[in-house]
Amino acid sequence: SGKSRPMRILQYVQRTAVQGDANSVISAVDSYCANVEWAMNVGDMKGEILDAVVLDVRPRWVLELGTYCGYSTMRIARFLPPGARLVTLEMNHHYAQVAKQILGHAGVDAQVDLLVGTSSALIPQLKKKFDLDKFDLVFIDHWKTSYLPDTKLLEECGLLASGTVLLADNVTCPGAPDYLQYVRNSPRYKSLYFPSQLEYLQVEDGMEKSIFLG
Ligand SMILES: O=c1[nH]cnc2c(O)c(F)c(-c3ccc(F)cc3)cc12
Ligand SMILES: [Mg+2]
Repeated sequence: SGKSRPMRILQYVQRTAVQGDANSVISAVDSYCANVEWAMNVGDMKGEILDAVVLDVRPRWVLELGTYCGYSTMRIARFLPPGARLVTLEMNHHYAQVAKQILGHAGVDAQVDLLVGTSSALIPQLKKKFDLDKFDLVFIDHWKTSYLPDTKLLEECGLLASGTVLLADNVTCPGAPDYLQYVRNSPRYKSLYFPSQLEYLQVEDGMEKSIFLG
């Protein structure tokens, strides 16, 4: 049943996860996607790398590019200090609709602003819309060909400051070679690769952590 994969994930969460308990919603999504049908959530292995970065950075302002069903949104939001905010951008209306409901079930929707639209159209509006000067952490997990142009756009919009951390998913699979070349060779970034595996599969993937040096 459930007309789409995101809908089927939402239904499984609504039937099995504890309302208001983000960890139980995260576990429900992982068990569904590991046992029933694969979906492009960052997953539990790479999710632990994401968790460690969030806990280390202790960000006041987080930007996520690519919400999908809200799995990584939950992983980040559950570790945010009070008063911190997570802005997540999703271009697919249906994904955003499902994510809103999953975030609501997890009880993290209060810290999250989910915007529907393309990152290239939304990024230039963020400074003004949220009256912020820079993001402390950016999680990049949308379309691979957008990683580099959106990073350059964030620089141009003055949304990165010295110390801002970029964490990019899928830099090995499906891969973002132009992005990797840029952050690894630019004097404006200190970059480090975290090897891991593709969500729910025995396939190599990894995340790239890049610190903007200003
Ligand atoms: O498009 C994507 N956006 C964000 N994250 C993704 C991801 O984590 C994937 F594994 C994949 C993926 C899809 C098909 C494959 F065969 C391998 C990876 C895609 C995305
Ligand atoms: Mg991904």
